[in-house]
Amino acid sequence: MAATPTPKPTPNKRPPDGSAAGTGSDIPNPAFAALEPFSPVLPVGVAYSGGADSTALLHAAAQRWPGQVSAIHVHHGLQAAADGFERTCEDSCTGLGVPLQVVRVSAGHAAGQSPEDAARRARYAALAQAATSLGLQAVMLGQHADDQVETLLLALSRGAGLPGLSAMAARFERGGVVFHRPLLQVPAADLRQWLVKSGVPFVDDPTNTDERYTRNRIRARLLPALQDSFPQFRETFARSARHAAQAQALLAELASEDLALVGMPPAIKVLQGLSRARQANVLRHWLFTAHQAAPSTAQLEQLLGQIEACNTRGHRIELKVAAGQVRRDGAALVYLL
Ligand SMILES: Nc1ncnc2c1ncn2[C@@H]1O[C@H](COP(=O)(O)OP(=O)(O)OP(=O)(O)O)[C@@H](O)[C@H]1O
Repeated sequence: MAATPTPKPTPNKRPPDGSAAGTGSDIPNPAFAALEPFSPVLPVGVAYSGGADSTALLHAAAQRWPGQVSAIHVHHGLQAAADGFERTCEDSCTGLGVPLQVVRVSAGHAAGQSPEDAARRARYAALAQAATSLGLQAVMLGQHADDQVETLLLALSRGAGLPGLSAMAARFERGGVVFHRPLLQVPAADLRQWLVKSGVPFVDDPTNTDERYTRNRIRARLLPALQDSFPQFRETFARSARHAAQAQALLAELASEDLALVGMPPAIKVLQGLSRARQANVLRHWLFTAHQAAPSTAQLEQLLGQIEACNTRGHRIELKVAAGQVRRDGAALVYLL
């Protein structure tokens, strides 16, 4: 990964209400209103793809905190269009008087991992690294209310549990950097309408309309149908996601307490004293925190069955979970790769 800093232009004078400077437009930028109650550690970074949402976010941030915002663009090299994205980012940043850091990554994907997932992971790692090298403690991302609904529907389509149904967090930490998603309550159409009416340029990623991707099918087909039947779906779905996140936080607390009780590695006799639901919760927590292993629903069910049946000294437990195996070792369970 190599960082290519562009020259630092001087900040522009900008109107106070979120409208776009120099465009003759007086429409307020909805991203600016979303930033009003928000106070990240300054100076702050904006993860800037050149797409509609992060463009609206960058304009709003540059106006809200003049001279205190840096843009970071990750050049993926995944698409032929990547050079074009970079050029658009450079032009916009020069116009806005915002320094731009371009980071190049080439994300290969491991067997069983989707290229999009590999690219996303590489992107967050690159953003965190670039932010640290720029002395930024916080970076803002442009995901909006429609992205949140899509994420929730994707999770439902996979049969996800509470962590998936929690959808995207408004704040999380990675690589020592705090990431914020201040636009999670702003509808996509409001951002796009402001950009178009204000004549602010942005890049339309051609892969965003490719309906071979589930997310794009959700966007193109399900969201319009939801809009027809449940016009409040953005708010109500987001509320459900927040309920799920809250419930998940409680389960995580309970899992930590139960893990302290059953011990590491978990003692089978103590596990058997817990309800089946608590066993499942603490085992998932143990496997993930200690071994980064996520059991499938079927694997966990089998493991619970074997624990229940483990009543004699010679009873064996041996079950494949993720890339390794859960086994009985005397009075406890162990995970072996
Ligand atoms: N190449 C990139 N460089 C920097 N940040 C990025 C990049 N791609 C995505 N991001 C950040 O992650 C957020 C979500 O990514 P996503 O892929 O949904 O957006 P996008 O459609 O590429 O761009 P946008 O959200 O700006 O329209 C973006 O809003 C942006 O903040």
